[in-house]
Amino acid sequence: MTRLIFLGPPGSGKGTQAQILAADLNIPHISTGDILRHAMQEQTPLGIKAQGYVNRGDLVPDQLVQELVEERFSQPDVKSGWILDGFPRKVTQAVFLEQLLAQTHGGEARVVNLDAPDDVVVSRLVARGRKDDTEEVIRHRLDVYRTQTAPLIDYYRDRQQLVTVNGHQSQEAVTEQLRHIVTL
Ligand SMILES: Nc1ncnc2c1ncn2[C@@H]1O[C@H](COP(=O)(O)OP(=O)(O)OP(=O)(O)O)[C@@H](O)[C@H]1O
Ligand SMILES: Nc1ncnc2c1ncn2[C@@H]1O[C@H](COP(=O)(O)O)[C@@H](O)[C@H]1O
Repeated sequence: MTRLIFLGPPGSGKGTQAQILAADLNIPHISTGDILRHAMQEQTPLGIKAQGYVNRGDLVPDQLVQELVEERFSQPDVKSGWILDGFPRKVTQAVFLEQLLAQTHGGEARVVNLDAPDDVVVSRLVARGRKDDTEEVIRHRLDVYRTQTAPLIDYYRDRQQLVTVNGHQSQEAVTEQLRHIVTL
């Protein structure tokens, strides 16, 4: 069964690769960013609370994002496996996820650290053009990634769950490596 977490800086290709693999494997692609943007579009209570943080490139408070993850993991389709993209983004969230998976017999995940240099991700994101893809917000998201999310690399390496993949290759080359990893 595939249970995969994508780590990596904004623009490293997590969403692109997660979508391809999830379709291949017929398992859900769970993107906390997509769920938050949908909630913002619909102006749900969650979307209204999250929008200031998302638009500034700050992390949404743990409680909000953890509630949405807990709700998503209560749905039956996660029983056949899943790919998480954008969660966890802090050690506190990783601890929460471990407890959630233990409670739901969700099993241990493998973690792909998809890496790419800053100049590459900045130019990809400026071209992508999401509302939070202005150069100023991208630079802030990169700072947030370095200070709050990158510590998860050591966290998962220490737990022997981590594999690093070079995201600065063609999309096809990255997909091929990931397909190999999920068959291991
Ligand atoms: N290997 C690649 N080579 C070139 N461009 C890529 C590659 N992978 C993804 N892209 C493009 O880079 C942009 C960012 O990719 P994607 O949205 O998958 O990144 P992400 O890691 O999910 O970013 P974020 O965390 O900001 O949501 C997209 O426009 C995507 O089409
Ligand atoms: N796990 C998360 N914790 C806090 N904030 C999050 C989390 N996942 C997404 N966010 C917010 O949404 C935007 C966009 O996320 P992408 O994964 O880049 O789509 C992010 O900047 C946070 O504000």
